[in-house]
Amino acid sequence: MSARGTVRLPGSKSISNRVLLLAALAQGTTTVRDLLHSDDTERMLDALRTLGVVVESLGDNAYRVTGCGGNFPVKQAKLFLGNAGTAFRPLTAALALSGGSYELSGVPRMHERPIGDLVDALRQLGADIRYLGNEGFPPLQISPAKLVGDTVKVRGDVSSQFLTGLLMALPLTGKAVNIEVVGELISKPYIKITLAMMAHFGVKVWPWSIVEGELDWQHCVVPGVQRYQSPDTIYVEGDASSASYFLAAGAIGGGPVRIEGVGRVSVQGDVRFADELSRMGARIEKGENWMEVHAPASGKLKAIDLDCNHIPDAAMTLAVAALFADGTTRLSNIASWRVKETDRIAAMATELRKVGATVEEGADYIRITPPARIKHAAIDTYDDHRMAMCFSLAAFGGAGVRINDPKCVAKTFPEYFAEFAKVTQAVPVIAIDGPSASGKGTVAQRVATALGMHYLDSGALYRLLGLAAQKRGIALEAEDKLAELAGQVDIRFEGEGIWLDGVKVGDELRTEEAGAAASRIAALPKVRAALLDKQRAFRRAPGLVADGRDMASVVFPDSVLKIFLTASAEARAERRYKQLKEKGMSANIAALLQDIRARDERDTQRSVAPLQQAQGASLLDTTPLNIEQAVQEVLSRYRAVK
Ligand SMILES: O=C(O)C1=C[C@@H](OP(=O)(O)O)[C@@H](O)[C@H](O)C1
Ligand SMILES: C=C(OP(=O)(O)O)C(=O)O
Repeated sequence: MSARGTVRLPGSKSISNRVLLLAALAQGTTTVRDLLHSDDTERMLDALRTLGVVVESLGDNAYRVTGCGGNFPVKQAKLFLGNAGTAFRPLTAALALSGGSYELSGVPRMHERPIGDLVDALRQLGADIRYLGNEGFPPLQISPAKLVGDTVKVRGDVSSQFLTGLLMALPLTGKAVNIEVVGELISKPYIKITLAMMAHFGVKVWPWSIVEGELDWQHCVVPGVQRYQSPDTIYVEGDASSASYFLAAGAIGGGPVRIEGVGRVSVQGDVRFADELSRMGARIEKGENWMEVHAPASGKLKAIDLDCNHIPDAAMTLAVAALFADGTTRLSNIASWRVKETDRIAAMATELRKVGATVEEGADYIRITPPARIKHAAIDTYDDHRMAMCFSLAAFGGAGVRINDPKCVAKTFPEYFAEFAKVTQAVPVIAIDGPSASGKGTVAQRVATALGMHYLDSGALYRLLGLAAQKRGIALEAEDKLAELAGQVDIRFEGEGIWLDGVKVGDELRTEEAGAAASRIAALPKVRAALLDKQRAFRRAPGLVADGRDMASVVFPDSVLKIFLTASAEARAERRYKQLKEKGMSANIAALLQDIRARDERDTQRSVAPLQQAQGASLLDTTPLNIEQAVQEVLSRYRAVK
């Protein structure tokens, strides 16, 4: 599979839910444009409407929200907030300070996601919050309370959403409140999104909203005199976390892939994902509102060792991109993965192992060593949208991937798979079949070089298997054993070299003996079937030129160009004769011609995959052509179908 195309991103989840809540808390009417449509934003919209806030849809992802100036009209309600952290945490804080009685619940997993640090902070201000299930976790009962105090300590090392919730809600108290962050604050860029959105609605947090560059992240004050004011109209940026899947697709699948909706100028920390991907070798260009990615010039990503605390969501995409890297990738400082939609470190490790990776997991890190070849697997998604989106990338391995329960992407990106399908294409294959000594190997190799594509010499696979069988003492008629062997051997082509089970193979592959062994085992149906997957695994971006006998008919029936390359028996005998003479060997043209005719007869008459011009294949008779002319003819036929 390859990737190429343009994606218009849906709106940012983090910005959408913040803007909706701030617009509801503000004075005045706000028009929100490019809002994200997804489960998480639906939960926020439902909650606000239940609380009596007037929210009108204007069509085309635009909404008009009539603010209630911090005083929700409905004073008693039950709210179901699904698994939306960006709805649950900020609404808990806002409702705890708004003088009503509210019950907040979510899906079972939400009831396993911590909220104790936020509840502890709000209680310091006098908030009345009770746990309805387990201590420290939703569901919650919030009751009216008299607010006291002007200082709050909040832990910042489990989720930044507690601090975000607190910051957004504090202007409701009408008093200046000091915040002290306890423990190392994680996911800091999300606090920057919070500060930026609050500033749009007229509230500045001192000194964080004022100081440029690095902040201390330990103390701040939310001044008492400020009230949220509608900015009139606000535009939601495209989601930078959602962009990560497409950027990675371009980096793995060739590219160029362009994403529109977020770029160099963004409040979202996840735009940094693009920088980390370029450290892996991807070539990235950015504009104000777009990014475009190409695969590394070498075709392969580089492994990295990265502290991912600043990009907790997009880091999951790096974990799957690591399957395509040249070594072991380590992603660290990601303990928060364990308390999100699922235990993401455990889930990622389990599913990466299914596709063949070697994975080590620790309390707060994951180490991924890619397999030689990515295996087909059925991926479980644990009701985690990001697991589903990340693992779609495993399809670039060529063996296919099954994503169980793909609809879970609705949490933040309901149209994900449709968009993914639009920018991914099957890797083009040029199939060149033909009789022996027709020159198809040389032509195929040169066409591959001219187009920068990969090359598969399928005949070499049969010769290698024959060699492996002889080395292991397996008889050339033991069909079942040979088929089993075909599944086990590790065959690698790199440049001109060929490796069998990690050992470089030399001239022994080109001997008469290896040729004869290949021809015998190639007639066994189970062996041909067992080698199918191995041959198909060569189909990698940006394309493949494959030569053999059944490339167009059996192995790559969807090839974009199918050539049946042949020459008269006389011409082939003459070419072979010249070749042998050049090598200083003695040769007899009549005997060569007889050999070629006998081989043609055997090849066309055999019952399994007989040599014939496949349906849809075009004939290229090279009798009157030299190699260069034959290559040019294939290239011009390719240009015509491309
Ligand atoms: O504030 C936000 O919008 C978010 C903060 C992050 O959570 P943590 O702060 O829990 O890491 C992130 O993972 C989440 O998807 C969105
Ligand atoms: C952690 C995530 O979501 P939430 O906003 O529910 O925390 C996420 O989207 O990856």
